[in-house]
Amino acid sequence: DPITTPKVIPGALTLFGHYFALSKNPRLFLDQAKASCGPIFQIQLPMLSGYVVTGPYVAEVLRSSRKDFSFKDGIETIVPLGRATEISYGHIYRGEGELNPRDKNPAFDFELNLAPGESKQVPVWPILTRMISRITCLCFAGRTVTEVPGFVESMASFTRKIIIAGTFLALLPRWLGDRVVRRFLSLEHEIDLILTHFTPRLEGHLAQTNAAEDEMTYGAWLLALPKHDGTFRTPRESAYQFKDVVLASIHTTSHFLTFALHELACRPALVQALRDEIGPAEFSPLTINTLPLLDSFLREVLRCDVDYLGLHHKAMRDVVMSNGQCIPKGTLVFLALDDANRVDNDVFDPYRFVNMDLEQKSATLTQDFMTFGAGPHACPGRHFAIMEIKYNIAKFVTRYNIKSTQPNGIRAPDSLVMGMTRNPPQDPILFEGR
Ligand code: HEM
Repeated sequence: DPITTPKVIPGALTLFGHYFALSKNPRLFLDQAKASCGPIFQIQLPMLSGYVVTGPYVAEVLRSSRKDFSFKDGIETIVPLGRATEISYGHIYRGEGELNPRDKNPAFDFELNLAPGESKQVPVWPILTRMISRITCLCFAGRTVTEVPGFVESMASFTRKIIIAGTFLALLPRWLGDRVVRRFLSLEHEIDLILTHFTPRLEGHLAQTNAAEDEMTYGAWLLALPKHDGTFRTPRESAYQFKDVVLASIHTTSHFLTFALHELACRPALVQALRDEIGPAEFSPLTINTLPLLDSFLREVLRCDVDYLGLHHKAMRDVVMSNGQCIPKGTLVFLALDDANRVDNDVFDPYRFVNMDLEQKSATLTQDFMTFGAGPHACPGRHFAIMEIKYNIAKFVTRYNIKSTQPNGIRAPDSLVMGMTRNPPQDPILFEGR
């Protein structure tokens, strides 16, 4: 039906579709598409096509039931991560498919130990991923497991590896993709590490044999949580679930922490204002959580530095949107997050939310803040992620002077993938010990 069917953006090239126009200037391209086709339209990309949903319709997809739109199936369609895990570990494992950061010094001394006046240029994302991985491992798997040699590093690279494996699966024919992943890109080593070291801790927890060093971890909590049929997970099943926490939390959190540092590196006055707000006293994740400028700055990072097209969902049945347009069953739905988060006067303003009357600004979900999703499946880890990011920002600004390495100290450019995904800049940042 020409009225209910969203239009295809004109100008698609054979094989490449809209790829070049989107990659050149994603925001302009999507604005023009919106102006000519309305708020929901069809896009064509190399080997991918789907429906782009913009503005308030992003919230509508995020708030909908999984029976209408599935995030899991969307991700699986674009980058088959579940299949990558299955190929890596399916032959070994057949199972069912308030957080307290314990470490007061998350890896700064391992990763960036600079004396006052000493400086170093650092490509930050890899370091931050290891720092965040360390916090995640400590909080969710406990100290003993975290201290297993190579554990933190393996969890830090888990998401990058699974995305590479998933990309090969998406691009290659199934018979070849499965072989390539099994032979060269398997995550067997990482999952083995989890099961080998976390399972005995949980067995000890159940038997209460190691009470002296026993910690309440995510795995221990899962042991006590009944499944939908009333039975309980074994220690091995509980340990296996840790890989999902690794996937959901380390990459996302370090991604936005990296963006935050790049936003700070080009704003020395803001760094000083944050130092003034934090003050000279010793701080903890809890004490810095309520600082208004830090909170406002982080919400602005989370609002602005999002994907142009992301959070890919799959339509599980024909869905009629509130404007009467229909998204057909089985299609891929790209959410225009940058568009949904856009406000009037859309420049990066770290002070934007300082006087805003929201309970906790960076974690409160509103119609123009879709970074953590919306509705029943909104991110349950966001309070934890926000505390982690704020604590690390506070550590960085109080321990180092932070400078952009770009000419004139400007903000380094984002690293854009296919015009859709906005990754943090790859350029290094200059840190100087204070
Ligand atoms: C800045 C960091 C983070 C961002 C931007 C983020 C973003 C998101 C988004 C957008 C969703 C919703 C997807 C949907 O609509 O289905 C989501 C779901 C989820 N997130 Fe996060 N997340 C972050 C950190 C974390 C952390 C630290 C954890 C765990 C410790 C976590 C655990 C989860 C889980 C388990 C879900 C699935 C919820 C469900 O399906 O009901 N996330 N996240």
